[in-house]
Amino acid sequence: MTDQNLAAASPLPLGDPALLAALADAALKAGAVILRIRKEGIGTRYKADESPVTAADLAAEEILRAELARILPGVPVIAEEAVSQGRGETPAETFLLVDPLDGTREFVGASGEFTVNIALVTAGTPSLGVIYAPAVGKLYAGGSFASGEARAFRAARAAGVPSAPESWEPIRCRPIPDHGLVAVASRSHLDPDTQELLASLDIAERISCGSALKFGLVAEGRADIYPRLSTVCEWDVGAGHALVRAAGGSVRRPDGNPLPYGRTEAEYRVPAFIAYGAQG
Ligand SMILES: Nc1ncnc2c1ncn2[C@@H]1O[C@H](COP(=O)(O)O)[C@@H](OP(=O)(O)O)[C@H]1O
Ligand SMILES: [Mg+2]
Repeated sequence: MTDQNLAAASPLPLGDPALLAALADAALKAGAVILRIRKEGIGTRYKADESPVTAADLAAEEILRAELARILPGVPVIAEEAVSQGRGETPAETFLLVDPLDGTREFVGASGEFTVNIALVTAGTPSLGVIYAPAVGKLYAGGSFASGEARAFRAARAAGVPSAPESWEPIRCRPIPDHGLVAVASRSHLDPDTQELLASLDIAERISCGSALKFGLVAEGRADIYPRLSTVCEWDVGAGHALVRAAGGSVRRPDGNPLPYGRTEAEYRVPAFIAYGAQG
């Protein structure tokens, strides 16, 4: 029996680091589908909230649903496109958050700053997260494991090619400096409140970036803070939250309280959050 068959026959325990690699492989497969559709030409339509959805979002979500059902059978999947079509599953103690194509605006434009995001949420907190940007070949993965260890990684990966975790490079947030912060913020959805907060901070450099790649910059110590004081959804944040936590940082509500997850009644909306590098 091959390793892949073995994994299919016996689902991995939730705290097993091999689960992170399996989720990364699912993201790499979805990334391959996204790049193929991008090459063929993008068919864009607009959802009720006027955000764009493409054939790539839908195809990537379909492949992720199949992969995740194989990797974690029976674990509910809360995925952006299913929820927007009223077909969302119900979150349980353990559930998955999936954004099949985060940064659709960047995808529809020329930028390669779009990602596949997968988060495993356990007991209300994102414990594993994978962010894969197929057009720029960047994979981020991180989480906390049953051993009590938390680890975060990055890797340069081609879409569709299975990932060897041995080749992943460990990453850490950098300690937030007292002066001259590096801040990262949305390229396409920068709101006035976030701009005001940024203006109030001692910032040496500001990076604009699309999608969950912003969390990768915090996790690898390239940025100290990623504030977002306008609404996003749990699938935009969960994977990055797990990654940044595993790298020694944090993601919280602006008042410092924990971010809640699995809020079906709020349609999974996250009104605001701030991601920080390593504090004190
Ligand atoms: N008003 C709003 N309500 C909910 N989510 C929003 C939003 N405005 C932006 N977003 C989310 O922010 C994501 C883009 O983030 P960024 O600006 O950092 O690239 C979008 O992801 P999708 O592209 O997956 O729809 C979208 O879900
Ligand atoms: Mg998104």
